Amino acid sequence: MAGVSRFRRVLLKVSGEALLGDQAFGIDDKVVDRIAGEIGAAVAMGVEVGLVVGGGNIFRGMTIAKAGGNRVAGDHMGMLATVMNAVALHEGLERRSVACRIFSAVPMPTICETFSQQRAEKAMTLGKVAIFAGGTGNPFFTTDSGAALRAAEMGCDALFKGTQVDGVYSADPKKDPNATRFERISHAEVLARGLQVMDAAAVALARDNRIPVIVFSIQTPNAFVDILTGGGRATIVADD
Ligand SMILES: Nc1ncnc2c1ncn2[C@@H]1O[C@H](COP(=O)(O)OP(=O)(O)O)[C@@H](O)[C@H]1O
Ligand SMILES: O=c1ccn([C@@H]2O[C@H](COP(=O)(O)OP(=O)(O)O)[C@@H](O)[C@H]2O)c(=O)[nH]1
Repeated sequence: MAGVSRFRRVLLKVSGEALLGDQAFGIDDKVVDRIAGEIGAAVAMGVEVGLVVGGGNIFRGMTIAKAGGNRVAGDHMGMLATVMNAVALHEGLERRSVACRIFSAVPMPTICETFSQQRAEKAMTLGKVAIFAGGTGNPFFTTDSGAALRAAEMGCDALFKGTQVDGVYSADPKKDPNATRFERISHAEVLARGLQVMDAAAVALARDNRIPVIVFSIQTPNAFVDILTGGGRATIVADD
């Protein structure tokens, strides 16, 4: 029997890296299928789901910038990478008969719809998963900022950041074995301590719009649904 969600409408951010699976590059269809299944389970509980996917499994603008190249061109390539991932997730959801639409911040009408808040609102209200591709559509931003922006525009109850770690730590847990994990922390404290789990622009946008950010491991099967129903392991970033 399906559980009961504590949330009505959420924005799920899936890192591009998560789609790698065991591969060094690209998209692992097994991971796409698992994530599509978990989103389908959330939809079956009556949750309206918006989805933002990163592009780090394919391309990041900083890779070009660090090598002395043009950051704007690199970011354009990164945004295109997010569209590729969005198309893969759309396919994964369709295969599982989960109704969905792609709305891209970067117009590419032969592939998907261009983002419009009104059309995305209509789709989500009808219970369709709105897949937001292309981040914010601007260079010098990340898909975390895109996720915070869409969460605010779509009036989401929470932003779920599905990443490689199971929460926010006092330092990067991949680098510092002594890092301690927070169960709960405020947006202001994440910013004041300079915690890098999400970029500052995204945290500030979520704070200003009073959107809780739930940081969890997208690698853990069913974590998304477990957290929706009151269990699971995550750090809640919220002001009291
Ligand atoms: N204080 C911190 N708490 C948790 N993770 C952190 C922290 N500082 C840095 N990180 C790192 O940030 C990563 C998530 O950020 P990012 O690279 O933007 O991920 P994503 O690709 O999921 O958007 C984690 O995998 C973790 O290694
Ligand atoms: O609004 C945006 C969102 C993304 N990007 C580019 O797209 C890449 C992939 O996004 P991100 O790094 O956020 O992906 P993730 O780390 O979540 O896989 C970024 O590195 C940027 O180059 C961008 O320019 N503007």
